Amino acid sequence: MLRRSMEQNKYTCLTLFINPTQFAPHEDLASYPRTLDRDVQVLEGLVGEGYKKEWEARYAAARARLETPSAVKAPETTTTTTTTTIAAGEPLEAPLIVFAPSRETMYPLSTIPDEAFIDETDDLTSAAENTTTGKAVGVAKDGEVQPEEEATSMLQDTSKQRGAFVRVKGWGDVLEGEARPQFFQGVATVCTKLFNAVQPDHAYFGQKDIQQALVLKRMLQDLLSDSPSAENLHIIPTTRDATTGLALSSRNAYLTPRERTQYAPALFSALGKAREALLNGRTADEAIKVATEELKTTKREAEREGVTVTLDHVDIFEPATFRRLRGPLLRPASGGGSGEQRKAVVVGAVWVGRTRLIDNLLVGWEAGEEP
Ligand SMILES: Nc1ncnc2c1ncn2[C@@H]1O[C@H](COP(=O)(O)OP(=O)(O)OP(=O)(O)O)[C@@H](O)[C@H]1O
Ligand SMILES: CC(C)(CO)[C@@H](O)C(=O)[O-]
Ligand code: BAL
Repeated sequence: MLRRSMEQNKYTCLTLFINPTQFAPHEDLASYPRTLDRDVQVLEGLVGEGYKKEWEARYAAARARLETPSAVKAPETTTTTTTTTIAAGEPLEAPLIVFAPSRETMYPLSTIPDEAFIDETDDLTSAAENTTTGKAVGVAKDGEVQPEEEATSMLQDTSKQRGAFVRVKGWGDVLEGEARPQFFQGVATVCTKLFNAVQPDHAYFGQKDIQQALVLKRMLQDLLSDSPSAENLHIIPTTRDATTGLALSSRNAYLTPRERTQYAPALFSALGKAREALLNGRTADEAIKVATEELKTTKREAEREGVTVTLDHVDIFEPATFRRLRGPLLRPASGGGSGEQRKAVVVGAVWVGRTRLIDNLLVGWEAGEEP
């Protein structure tokens, strides 16, 4: 995604933020891999040595000016120093900027303790009164700040979330949205904030999370966004392990070596069989059955080795409408059909040990095309 953006645009902004609101309280937010230092090293490699030296020299010069008393102070910002420097009027022309905002920046209300929202006492000195309920709302008492752990757990608990959230109804509620009911609201919300902060002309998302990319495209269209526009949200094909076909994913780090080589690749292989069945004229229902049977076989093999493999779902849907498909891809010309092949997405999710993996294959279209 980064290479594509850097090839096609003068400036690229990479956002790096682990978003609590898309993880349910029972999910893996706490253990989710956080590799900022390593990520930055990889990014520096992408930017290239020649450029880096120039950047460092210009950065040091700008920094020195900022530190002299007469320098215009940069506005308070939680973005990286690179951005601070730019805000101080020292354009660095960096081809790549990392925007790694804090939780407080992304969710300002999460700094306010829960008790400050509803105050049952009569002490309204530090809180505004809600005229409907008579209860005090929304103002923290004298600088009281929510501890990190509580702030995060409030953000994860949908009944305690406060402030603006974005929901893409229907599209975010099916398929992966059934398995993770708060996921797409968290994703749509955080991406709206990131898009507002960065105002990108183009945005790049991975095909591995296909429903996420399509839900976001829908959101941009419905909200009349032009930074980016829905057409400028680009879906980049899934990168896979060259030997097994396993889709690369941060969560693969949870897999044991045996799970990774022997059982995790079964998802990709099962989806491939479903796609083949569809292309051979079988119905979507039959194709789902083919993939399910394959995964059941893996489940039995894994059980014999003491590994738990649990099928979450396999499904087939139409990318433009999110309708689940049940019949054949080819609508017969006789009998009212158009005779055209429909576009489809074959999706699946499976647990291998403690790791939940997702993957998908496209049929009748490619990631670079409009769905
Ligand atoms: N194998 C992949 N091929 C293409 N894009 C990918 C791949 N894995 C992740 N992406 C994309 O990278 C972006 C960042 O994803 P994220 O940081 O959540 O990592 P991830 O590896 O998808 O994590 P997870 O383990 O949660 O699925 C998303 O747009 C995602 O679709
Ligand atoms: C879209 C996203 C950045 C929202 O946090 C995340 O779900 C991801 O990286 O796939
Ligand atoms: N791939 C986005 C992170 C998540 O699954 O929550």
